[in-house]
Amino acid sequence: MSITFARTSRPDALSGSAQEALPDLLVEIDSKRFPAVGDAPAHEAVRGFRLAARRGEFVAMVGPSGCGKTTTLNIVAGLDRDFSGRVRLPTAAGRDRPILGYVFQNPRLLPWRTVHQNLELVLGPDRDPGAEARIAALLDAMDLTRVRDQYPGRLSVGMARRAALARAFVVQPDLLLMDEPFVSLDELTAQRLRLLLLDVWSARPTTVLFVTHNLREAIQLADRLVLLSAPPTRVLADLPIELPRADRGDEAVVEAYRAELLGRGGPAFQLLG
Ligand SMILES: Nc1ncnc2c1ncn2[C@@H]1O[C@H](COP(=O)(O)OP(=O)(O)OP(=O)(O)O)[C@@H](O)[C@H]1O
Repeated sequence: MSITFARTSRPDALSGSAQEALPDLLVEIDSKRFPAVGDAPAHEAVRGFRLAARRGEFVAMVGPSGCGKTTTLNIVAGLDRDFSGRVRLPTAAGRDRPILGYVFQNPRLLPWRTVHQNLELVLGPDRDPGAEARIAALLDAMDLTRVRDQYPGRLSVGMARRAALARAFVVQPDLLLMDEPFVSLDELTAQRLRLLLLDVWSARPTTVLFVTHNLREAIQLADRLVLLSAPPTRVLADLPIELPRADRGDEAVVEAYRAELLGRGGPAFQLLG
């Protein structure tokens, strides 16, 4: 198996036409195989996957359970380098390496640190002069100021997820990876978190790869919808969400758009239905 991991850390360092021709995020996974372990045979989780996104674009990846969404995000994050293909990450001008944010299903806050300290920690020792103000603004936006000195064990599930969102944004990521961050929440809490996410993202548009099973959620949040196949996963359809953002708070409009998508037919949409 050939394994390559190539990324251009400074797209703006590329010259002339090469720079213009390349999208800001490029993911090409020729193949990702998991080796045999014990009685479990080796299997290919991803094959021929290609995704490109421009800077600041919000892309939702929707696919059936077990199709390889998390595997793909882990490859993009650099957590899994055992694949053949390449990943090129967006990087802000002036940075010598891309900064990534990763929001998991589980908030993964450090239990022995307060909410405020959890945010501070990801900034590391060389935090920029604006960091403290950014933490305060994010805690405020997420309605967490009054619990900033609480430990995660004292937070509600919704608060913990809001803290995880704030932590992802505090590093000002070039790319934000989100793996079903609002799954298994009650719909009211999930909806509140989606609106908070959109508020923070519109204030500083970051390229987002958002994995979800929920087509309504994808329609509400994303600029583009990428539908994935059953394993080995590949892109079945890649389409813009042509619904004005101002209308997406209206459940009936989102539902009508979802029904229209499902009505288009073809294997990608049957999979969703
Ligand atoms: N470490 C591993 N070793 C072997 N197989 C794995 C490993 N991790 C994932 N897989 C397999 O790879 C396939 C894709 O898994 P992955 O977790 O990426 O899917 P997913 O689309 O994120 O699933 P879900 O929607 O249920 O969270 C599955 O068949 C899974 O069993």
